Amino acid sequence: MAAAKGDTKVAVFDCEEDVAVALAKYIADLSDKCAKEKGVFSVVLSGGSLIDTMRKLVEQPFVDTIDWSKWHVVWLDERVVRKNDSESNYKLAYDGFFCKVQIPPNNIYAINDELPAPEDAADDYEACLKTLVEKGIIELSKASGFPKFDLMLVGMGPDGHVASLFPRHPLLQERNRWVTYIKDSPKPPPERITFTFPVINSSANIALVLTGPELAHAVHIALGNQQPSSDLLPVQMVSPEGKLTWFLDQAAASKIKAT
Ligand SMILES: O=C(O)[C@H](O)[C@@H](O)[C@H](O)[C@H](O)COP(=O)(O)O
Repeated sequence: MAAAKGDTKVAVFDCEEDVAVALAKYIADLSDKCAKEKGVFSVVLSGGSLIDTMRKLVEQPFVDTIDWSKWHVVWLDERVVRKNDSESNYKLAYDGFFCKVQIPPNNIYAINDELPAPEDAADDYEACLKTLVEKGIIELSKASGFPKFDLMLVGMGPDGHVASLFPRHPLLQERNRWVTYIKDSPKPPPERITFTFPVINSSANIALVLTGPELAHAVHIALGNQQPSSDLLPVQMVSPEGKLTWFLDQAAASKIKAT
């Protein structure tokens, strides 16, 4: 099932395996387009189950046909831990993805894990993004003035959080920073850095990759013709300048199908 609304597409697949296949093709096509048109493909990764759902990219035909040299990778959010810590989103992506493809190590921008204070780590990562803008690797949105990434790959928690932006948290209202920090994340570990909504919503493309029955309730709230509430879930605040594609399996979509 695929439904379209404006620049939003909702694609529902029979199972998580089919989501993984479709996601690989979608990422490979965007990578080709950006590599040919601009010579750069800027990609933002989440942590969590997303990395596993990207697993088809490290298989044929993609692993040998994607021009990995054009990829530049940053994190939508990161836990403030050492890179070799089992909680690190960098480690998750390294073990499941980077160690199997040929992205130049210098094009992978991890947080500085020598900065133990989340506020310092957030400042440092924002400075890193500014350097990438100065080098012409990331463009700024003409509309918002915030960085405009080619592709953001976004997961969601059962509570509807995206990045490290949690329901009813004051960070949902941040309008100035590119990268901010949280010390009271309800999902452990508590200390994290995260992109803000102005950056998320300046993206050229966002893929919301949501699989599993535990996400069905939040998906239903976001897509199920509910009356808009003043207390929007973070996932409902995802509204990019460019294109938004929802990749759902039947389990995640089970409650919207009934409406
Ligand atoms: O803390 C994390 O794991 C990530 O930083 C976060 O951005 C992730 O995308 C969501 O929490 C969904 O995670 P799951 O896909 O594991 O539910």
